[in-house]
Amino acid sequence: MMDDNPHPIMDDGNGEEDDIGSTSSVDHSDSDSYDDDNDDDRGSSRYSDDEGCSDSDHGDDDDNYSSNHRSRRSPISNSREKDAFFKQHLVAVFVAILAAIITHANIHGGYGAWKDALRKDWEAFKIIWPLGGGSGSRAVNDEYASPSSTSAAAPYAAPSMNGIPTMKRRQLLQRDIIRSGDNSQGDSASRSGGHEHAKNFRRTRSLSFCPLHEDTTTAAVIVLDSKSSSSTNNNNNNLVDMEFVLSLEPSVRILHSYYLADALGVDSSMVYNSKQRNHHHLDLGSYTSDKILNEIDELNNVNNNMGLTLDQVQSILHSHLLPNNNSNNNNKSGVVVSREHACLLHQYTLHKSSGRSLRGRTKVYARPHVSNFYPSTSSSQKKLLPASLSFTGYAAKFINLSLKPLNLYWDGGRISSGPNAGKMHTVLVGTIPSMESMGTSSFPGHSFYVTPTYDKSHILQRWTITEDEPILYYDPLEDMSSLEQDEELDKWNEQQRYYKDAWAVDRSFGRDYLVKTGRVWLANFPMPYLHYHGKEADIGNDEVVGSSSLARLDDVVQAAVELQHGHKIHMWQADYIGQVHNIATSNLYFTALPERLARLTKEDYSPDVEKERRLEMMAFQSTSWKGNQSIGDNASTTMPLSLKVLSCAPRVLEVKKFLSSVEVQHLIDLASGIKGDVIMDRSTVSANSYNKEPNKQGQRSKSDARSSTNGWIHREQDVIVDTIFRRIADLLNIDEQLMRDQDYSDIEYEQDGWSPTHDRIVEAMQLVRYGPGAEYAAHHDFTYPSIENRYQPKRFATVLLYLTGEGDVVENGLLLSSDNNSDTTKENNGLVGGETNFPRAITTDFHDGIKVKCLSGKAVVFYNVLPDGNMDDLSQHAGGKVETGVKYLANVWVWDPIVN
Ligand SMILES: O=C(O)CCC(=O)C(=O)O
Ligand SMILES: [Fe+2]
Repeated sequence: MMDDNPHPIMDDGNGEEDDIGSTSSVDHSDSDSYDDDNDDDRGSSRYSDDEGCSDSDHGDDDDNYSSNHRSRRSPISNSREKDAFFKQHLVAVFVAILAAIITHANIHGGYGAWKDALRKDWEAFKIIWPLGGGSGSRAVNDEYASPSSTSAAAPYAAPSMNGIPTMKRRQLLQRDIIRSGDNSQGDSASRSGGHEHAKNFRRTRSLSFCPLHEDTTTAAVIVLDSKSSSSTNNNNNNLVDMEFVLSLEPSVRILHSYYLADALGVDSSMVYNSKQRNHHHLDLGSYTSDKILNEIDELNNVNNNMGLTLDQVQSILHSHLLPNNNSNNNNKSGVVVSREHACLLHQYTLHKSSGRSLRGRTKVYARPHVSNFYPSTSSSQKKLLPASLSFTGYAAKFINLSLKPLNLYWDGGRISSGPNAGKMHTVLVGTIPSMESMGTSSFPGHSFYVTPTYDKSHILQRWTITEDEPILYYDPLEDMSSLEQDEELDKWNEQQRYYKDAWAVDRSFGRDYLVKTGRVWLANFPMPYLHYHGKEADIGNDEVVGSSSLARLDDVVQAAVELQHGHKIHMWQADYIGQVHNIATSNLYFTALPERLARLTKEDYSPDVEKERRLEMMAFQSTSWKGNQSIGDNASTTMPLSLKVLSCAPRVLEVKKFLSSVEVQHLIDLASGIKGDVIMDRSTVSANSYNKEPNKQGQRSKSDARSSTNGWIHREQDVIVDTIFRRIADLLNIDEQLMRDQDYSDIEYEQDGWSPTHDRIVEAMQLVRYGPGAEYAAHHDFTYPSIENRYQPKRFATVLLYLTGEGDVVENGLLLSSDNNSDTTKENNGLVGGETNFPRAITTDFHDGIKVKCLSGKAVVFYNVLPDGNMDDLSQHAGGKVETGVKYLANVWVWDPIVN
């Protein structure tokens, strides 16, 4: 996922062995989607890419990789004026919503009124807030400006990163919305906006601190969190109980802040550090973390440190969080206090004098044994074992516990031959902000180091990482005596110490997680289990699911209600290889090009226009699935799609015939510049992907990790692209409305407290073109969210759309013909190679994971995260080298959580 690399690291032409992607064949069951040849131990990594990337410039450590990190210091969030303006209008918006809802008992009746109010506000807001940029239809598209157009922004924001900076901007924006909502506490009307919304997301949702089997009905004082973790069990997703043990300090302090932040709908550091952050338009007053803990301490002292009763703790929490003195507002629903929060503090009072540890429970994903992946054999006596993998890569995560930003470098060793022989091959992975993290893919034996940003010759610490320690901390205090440490920490402000403690708690949890699951904890603790707004699919039987694109308001309201109640995220089951899920989509194939292929504007998404447009569009869609159904208001016409499990760990599913040949051709035309204004740039390389395994001589390959070009296509490009996004929503069982900006037609959500600029959860589609010899080294698509962000957003799923492959005739980048809808494997006229490898996929048979063959029109879905919210390290994947022809592929990244 990253980025602009003006000096691609090129192979030095010595024919070094490149071990990446040397996965051999797979032939599961009857699938013809796997590669059948076994012969691709590539002997050379030299690129013969037709992009002319021969301007090798290595031996320099200035390769301009940029961070995949989300800085919490982006200038975007800095403008006070914007905040103020924004806030002012937001209040107006919320008032309008509430007024509308109150005035009209019937929600539908009120819709028009607050919709208009919202729209007006949005117009005003748009001018000030520089997201939209220009006017008219461009405004929408510019929000997803191409990487190059954003590259002048903040050091951590910009260039490209597969669209992440854009997402980041939006998250920052959203955070400010929440703050604005919170700020308006005196105004009960406005509180129903961002505040309610924020309240519903709980980072702490997955945690339990209360004793087991306790009768929870006795908790009279506290408004119970109806969605406590114990009720969120999900057998389908193999979540099992896990106990973790944390040192009382600083864990209680940190977790208390997280609970408080969740209850109030703000970032945890704001609660923790509110005294020093009065400039934020949020008066937390008595909510501060310290105040509550101090009061508990005082009462405990009076009690000779015997501990408080749970009732006493609850009463203190109650007095702080549900103040009666707040004007004449006796409404206790303002803040929902979790009983688990009270139990956490209760443990604190009980254990403080004894120094005992804090005990909590959560649920973690239990990966089924490989024998489950083969249902036909699992019942037999044969004992199945996972094949040992030849690929040894994994995700590494670097955490900067210093007060300064750091440059993180990969040290590739000395270049052994070629024009740059003897030079050091170092690559800047990115800059890690203070108290934040950054990831990359790595291999055992790889060497990394960090320097100050202003002096790259001053190496502060160097690591040779091992699989046992893929999480690396740069902690300048580590080697100090405790006296020195205290002295140093005295110079830190409260917030800085807070982050340090937060990482310590995360680290401690990670140890328990590793012991319990055998997996490295890559997320930030606590991370809620995946939960969501989507309509739950009835999976397991072959019931047809999928959402209508012409969802009526009732449906939207229902979806919003589900979200409010913490609806579980939908993840397709992958119980065994070859498992099939059948779904239906109303987003039929285009079998001809519509006349109108103009960019869509926000007006196109207003319910009336949208319906009209959709009806008009259907003339160009396939008739093959229409049957006898009429195209009318309900637009119930659907066509089937079939998802087939290729891998259970990681979860990979494929859908053949996902795109029609007209759609495929259209995307390729866009990518090849024949149509539209999609600009294909030299692909940028992910911070977490450039690494290659050391070759047999222990040298590192100097290949660029990603020798392709790519461009970005926004959903609003035209009706075909829009339809493809809708079909993807159906494929993932996600409401398509979440895949567009929530600022225009989707204000239906507002009545359930969503903010007007609630953002889309999908990035622009990334079109990638690989010429002969091009490839993309093994990497992960997920990112590491800021420790501060209580939403912990991540790339949840990746959808790959294969545009060329098998039977295509490709010439000059133009698809001349494709056999998209044929099930049979035809002679491959165009593309050879380019398979997507999942080198760590667990099977009983294959040492090299699995390969997914390129097949024009096919879609592949894989999940970057596990049901317990951790990143799935096994989701590592690579775009295999193209032998002949051209590989066109589109990436679509879908995020979780949705709420921001
Ligand atoms: O090219 C492929 O097969 C995979 C591409 C990919 O993983 C990416 O662009 O992130
Ligand atoms: Fe990827």
